[in-house]
Amino acid sequence: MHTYRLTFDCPDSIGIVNQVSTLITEHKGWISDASQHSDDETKWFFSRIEILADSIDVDLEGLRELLTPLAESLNFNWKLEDSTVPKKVIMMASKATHCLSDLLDRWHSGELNCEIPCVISNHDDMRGLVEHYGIPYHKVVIEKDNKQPGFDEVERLIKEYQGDTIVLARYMQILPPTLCALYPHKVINIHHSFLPSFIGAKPYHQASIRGVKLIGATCHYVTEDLDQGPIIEQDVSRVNHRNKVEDLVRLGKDTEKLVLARGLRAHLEDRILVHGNKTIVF
Ligand SMILES: Nc1nc2c(c(=O)[nH]1)N[C@@H](CN(C=O)c1ccc(C(=O)N[C@@H](CCC(=O)O)C(=O)O)cc1)CN2
Repeated sequence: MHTYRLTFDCPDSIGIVNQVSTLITEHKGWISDASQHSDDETKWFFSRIEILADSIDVDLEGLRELLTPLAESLNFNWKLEDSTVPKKVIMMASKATHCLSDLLDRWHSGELNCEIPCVISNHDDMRGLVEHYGIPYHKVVIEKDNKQPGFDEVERLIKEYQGDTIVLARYMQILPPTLCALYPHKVINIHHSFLPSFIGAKPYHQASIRGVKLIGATCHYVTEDLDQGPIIEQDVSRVNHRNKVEDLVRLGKDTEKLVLARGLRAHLEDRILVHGNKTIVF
């Protein structure tokens, strides 16, 4: 279904929904889906509205012009997207194949509505897998003692392919602050623990030492603060004393794949609003 997706957040007050829906209705817009949340602690309001594109008497840019005065008067942080314009998702991975191969399969089957202009990795291990799908593969080595040239090349590639979303599918390098700043709330990572537990490298080893009874995975937006970005999606799976760390790694893969796919889908469908270091996922 072809819709225009309006997402916004603003200081809460009475009549916001009425003013927005009245404007849409005055232009014959049919609201096919509407979600909102009023946060009584922060006195902040969040909304996502889908409008049937064929119903309203203006195009996307016309609707943007109509909404601008209201958005300014109500201090909106807002986006207006066309559901038929796929996001350009640059995938990044290192050596672990499960998350990337799962996303490629979901994309190839049409489950994920996006374009994948290229895959970037710091290793060659997944070239065959990626090129099987006809997707360009770029190996960009990140030198341990001189990382910036590698990340400069990563940035160049993202711009060359006009990527608007970057997915770290078990990409095991910490992105520099400059790259994080260029793509706020557009870089999505899968961390293989139930954050905030076990931040950093080798979380399953940390979990095994701790003797946990649950392992988990967390999909979050990437910030310069390692594994501290706004959480999008999480899930857990049960483990026990018989499980060695290799078992945690094996059992955790299914949770990682599911959590990353759910988180990316929410992003692709413009269902995520970020406020501070938290998300509202409609
Ligand atoms: N700026 C950010 N970059 C990355 C984040 C993030 O939240 N902010 N998440 C990580 C993913 N990650 C765990 O999920 C993670 C990856 C890598 C490391 C790490 O210590 N890497 C070493 C190099 C390891 C190697 O060479 O194999 C390093 O970068 O020095 C910790 C956690 C992705 N990036």
